[in-house]
Amino acid sequence: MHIHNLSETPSILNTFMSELRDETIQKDSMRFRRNIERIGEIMGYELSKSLQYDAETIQTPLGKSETVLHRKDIVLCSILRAGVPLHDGLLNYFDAAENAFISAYRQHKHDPESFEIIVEYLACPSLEGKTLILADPMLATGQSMVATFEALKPFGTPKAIHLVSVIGAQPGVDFVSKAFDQEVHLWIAAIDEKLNDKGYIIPGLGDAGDLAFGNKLQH
Ligand SMILES: O=P(O)(O)OC[C@H]1O[C@H](OP(=O)(O)OP(=O)(O)O)[C@H](O)[C@@H]1O
Ligand SMILES: O=c1cc[nH]c(=O)[nH]1
Ligand SMILES: [Mg+2]
Repeated sequence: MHIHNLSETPSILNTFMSELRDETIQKDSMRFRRNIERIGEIMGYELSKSLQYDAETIQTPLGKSETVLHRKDIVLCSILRAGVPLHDGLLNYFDAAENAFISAYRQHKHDPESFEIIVEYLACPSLEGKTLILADPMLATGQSMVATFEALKPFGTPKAIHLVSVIGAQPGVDFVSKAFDQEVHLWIAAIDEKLNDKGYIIPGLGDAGDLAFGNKLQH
């Protein structure tokens, strides 16, 4: 897997990341969602450099302009809930993309430290020959990303796959690297050191879904 860790080059992304992580600023849920959306926009721009382009001629009022435009073959799939603002940011740039949504949540069994990933809702167009962008801001154990990809398999074989995440934990990135083929790209804004015993990224930012959309009751 090609890992593009955008924090390796200091940029304006650091500002958005620090606001997501800051325990005071992150309490403003509108700013939290907007910062994830802004990171989605940056990720969209960065990953656009590895898409396929075709030569096009644009007729201006005064002449012809030769350019290259990316193929409009993108399916943008996000994992609910926390994936929604990241999806919005990517869709701001890939505005002609087809869209897929999938639910994946952690169901805790008998104790808070063990859980399985439950995939229930899935709405997806054909993925055959498409460029699949699979987005989820948090890549903790990596189980949601892998379970989601398994659930998408009946929808066809994409010709290219880009995983987009905001913060990953090194063990989760390693898990995902093993599960996906070598040519798959992972675009990520930070890779943190570890997970705690509840599967949260350390230092991470806390619970992205709750920060974006509010607390939920366990079921
Ligand atoms: O890599 P993993 O260990 O699978 O964890 C990451 C998942 O956890 C979060 O979702 P969560 O289950 O909290 O659901 P939510 O978005 O509804 O809050 C996050 O958005 C990922 O989907
Ligand atoms: O740290 C984590 C891990 C999973 N999901 C989150 O929202 N945060
Ligand atoms: Mg989730």
